[in-house]
Amino acid sequence: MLTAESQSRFNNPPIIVVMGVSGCGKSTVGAALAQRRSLPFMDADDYHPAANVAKMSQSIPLNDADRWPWFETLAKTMLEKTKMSGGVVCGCSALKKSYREFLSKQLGLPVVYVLLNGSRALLLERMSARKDHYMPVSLLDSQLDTLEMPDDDEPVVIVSIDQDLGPLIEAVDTALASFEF
Ligand SMILES: Nc1ncnc2c1ncn2[C@@H]1O[C@H](COP(=O)(O)OP(=O)(O)OP(=O)(O)O)[C@@H](O)[C@H]1O
Ligand SMILES: O=C(O)[C@H](O)[C@@H](O)[C@H](O)[C@H](O)CO
Repeated sequence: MLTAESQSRFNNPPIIVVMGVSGCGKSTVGAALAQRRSLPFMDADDYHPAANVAKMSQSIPLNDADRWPWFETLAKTMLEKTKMSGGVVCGCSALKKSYREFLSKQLGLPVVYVLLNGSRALLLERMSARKDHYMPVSLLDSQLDTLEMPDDDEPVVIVSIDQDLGPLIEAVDTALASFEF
């Protein structure tokens, strides 16, 4: 549990959401970042209701009504993991500003976002190379249309995915250095 003693080690517990559109590397980068920081990793995809997965599998984009209950579950789970382990890394699309604000508000703690940013061509290439994933390549354009790039006032760092995983994790770590965890 997050005791007063363990809490005092941090100005804020590290609550990091690795975000972006499908295929940008949220699961891959998020898991590696969590391992590097000895934090638990949770993949938001694992918390989708079956109906959401069924929709995406049929190439139907999710809408707000599909996503809000999912974000409620995510916020609850992120808070539980933070209390247990002193922080958490979550891989989650978090495409809209309202979704990002909701997570921070629900947790009652600052959430820092890492946006994995890449060109449509590179995302298409990575999604196409991936096997056994329910998310069809045909949904990439709706993901890109839905993504709201962060405003200057948001706690978001942006990292290019056009680099190998090693340097990419280093870049994420460097970008996060300005946040006091
Ligand atoms: N920096 C990288 N260089 C090369 N390949 C990468 C890199 N990052 C991720 N990949 C590969 O790209 C594909 C997409 O990555 P990943 O599944 O982590 O993305 P995602 O954002 O979690 O996707 P989704 O939201 O659709 O589940 C995977 O096959 C992964 O191995
Ligand atoms: O908000 C969304 O539209 C979803 O989270 C998607 O981003 C998928 O779950 C993910 O990309 C799986 O491939």
